[in-house]
Amino acid sequence: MSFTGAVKTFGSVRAVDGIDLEMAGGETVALLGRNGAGKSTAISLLLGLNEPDEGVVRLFGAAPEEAARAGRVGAMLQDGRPVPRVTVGELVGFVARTYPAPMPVAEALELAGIAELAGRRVDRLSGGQTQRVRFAVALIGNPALIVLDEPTAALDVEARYAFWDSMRAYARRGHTVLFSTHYLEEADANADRIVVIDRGRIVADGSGEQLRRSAGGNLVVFDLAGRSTEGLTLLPGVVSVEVRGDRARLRTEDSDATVIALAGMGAVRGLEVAPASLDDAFLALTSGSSNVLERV
Ligand SMILES: Nc1ncnc2c1ncn2[C@@H]1O[C@H](COP(=O)(O)OP(=O)(O)OP(=O)(O)O)[C@@H](O)[C@H]1O
Repeated sequence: MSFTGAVKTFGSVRAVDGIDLEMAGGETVALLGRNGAGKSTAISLLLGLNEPDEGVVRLFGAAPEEAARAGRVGAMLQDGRPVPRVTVGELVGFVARTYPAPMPVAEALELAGIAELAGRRVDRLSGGQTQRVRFAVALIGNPALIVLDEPTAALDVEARYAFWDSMRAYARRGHTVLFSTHYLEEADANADRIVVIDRGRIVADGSGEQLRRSAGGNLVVFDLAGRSTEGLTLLPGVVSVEVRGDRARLRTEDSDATVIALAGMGAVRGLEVAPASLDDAFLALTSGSSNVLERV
């Protein structure tokens, strides 16, 4: 699938602001971004639910609607209310009949981890069970690509782990998976590749390890003790400076040189050196270090 110069605006908001992205078959890709970054809009373009204002989006070399009609893509979107009164088995079976080459219902339920719920009514399930039913619906058509928009939103920790186990089992069959998330840990743990989107643009694309590296190797933290932050960005190795409370956090590509320079200034109170985390990478890549990240 590919996005080439894709733009989608809503009034004055450029929800997707010039995205170029290619995904290869068999990859598991996380689309990572904060609230309002443009993830759902990018997904809606990929599924043909929205048309780009500019640029081109292709799925399996065709227009997205065509690929969707041919049953090559399955999706689990954020909304969608369960149909009342039917059972899980009936619902998944019904959806199966709309696809040219579906997998057996029992297999989809097994993969989604809800085999024992086949006879239960879909409107009487817990939030976590409902999410898994939606996952079964997304994969019943045996699509080459599955697109999951924040699939673990509103799930508790245990349900999250169980969900990702199911997703990875599906990916191991050679299918391509694209999922969106706010959660760094989820992206790192479950995707081969993380595409970070911010204000409708791709600001990073790589493995978790590559993102960590792009954030600068290390973090040097020390007590400001009333000292001004002026000039800290000019210290050797320093890539960025962030202040949290009375602590300055310097991302640096050469922590030895940074520490020596700080020592020369007498700024050594509470000094710590640590590897930059994925959180640091994400903060560095997206627009504001003042934003609080949601954590798993
Ligand atoms: N139908 C719409 N009409 C108007 N503005 C929209 C519409 N859909 C999205 N937007 C705006 O486009 C921007 C991107 O929204 P989008 O839903 O794609 O972000 P997101 O990354 O999926 O966010 P979240 O993590 O909160 O779901 C936001 O500023 C949003 O308010």
